Amino acid sequence: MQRLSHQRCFGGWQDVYRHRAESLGCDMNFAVYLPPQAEREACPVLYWLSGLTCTEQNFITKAGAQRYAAEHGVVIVAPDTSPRGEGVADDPAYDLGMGAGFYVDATQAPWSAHYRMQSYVADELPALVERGFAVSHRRGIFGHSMGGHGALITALRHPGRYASVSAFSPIVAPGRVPWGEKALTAYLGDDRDAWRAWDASELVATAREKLPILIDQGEADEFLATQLRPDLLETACAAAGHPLTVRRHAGYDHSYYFIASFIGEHIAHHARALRT
Ligand SMILES: N[C@@H](CCC(=O)N[C@@H](CS)C(=O)NCC(=O)O)C(=O)O
Repeated sequence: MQRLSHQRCFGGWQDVYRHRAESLGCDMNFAVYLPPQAEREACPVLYWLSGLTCTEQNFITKAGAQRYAAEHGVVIVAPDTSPRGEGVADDPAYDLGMGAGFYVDATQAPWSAHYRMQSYVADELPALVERGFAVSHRRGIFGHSMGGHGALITALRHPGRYASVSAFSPIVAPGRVPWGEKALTAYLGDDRDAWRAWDASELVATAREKLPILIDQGEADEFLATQLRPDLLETACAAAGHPLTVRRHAGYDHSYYFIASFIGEHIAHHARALRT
């Protein structure tokens, strides 16, 4: 593991590391914010999953999360959104291939050679972080848009692994919206039954653990009616008796300006679960 950058921030450190990711078969960057408390105690870790076109940089430069992570004593780890590099399959569109891993383990060629983002974010990265840093084994997960979908499915697929989950403007039903249909067809194939294990609106029906879900959604989000459809998760959660809070905010769009406006409340939500 090689440290690429190391910067003082709110009394802690904003670092970026590069390492060989075995599950992806390529080198990967991830960001880690270490709050001041991490120098004297094993802090819990909150995993942030970013959206389409992002790298590990978008969240750490735009969300303003470090101030709240320092206040609550939580580490935040933010990985890149897909495998990258020479020999990794790609597509010219922004919503497939590099920058668009959708946090699934692909089964279809050419994607299956490297696109195993679910194994990376749920297994390899937490194991690496918990070996490499003096952190606790308490974990939370959150994300934005494609990364909101990633956070929801990762928590739902791994009961007991996360103490808290939340999302900003998530894709909640990838099997029923254009971004998701395109990605799941490419990565998992045409059989829609195989998609259900990667769709939060399907997973809540059989979830063994009813981890409460917090979602914030801007009402002026350009992708709300076509790609995000929080109503589909509300219907599924109501049918399953799964606890869900969706807060809709007038005037906010899909951007990091929206995330920055509510990131403090999300970190407080996670800290309540992680530090008890
Ligand atoms: N059409 C847009 C779609 C991509 C997009 O809106 N990405 C969101 C996540 S779904 C994002 O976080 N972009 C990076 C940023 O705002 O820093 C684009 O290509 O820029």
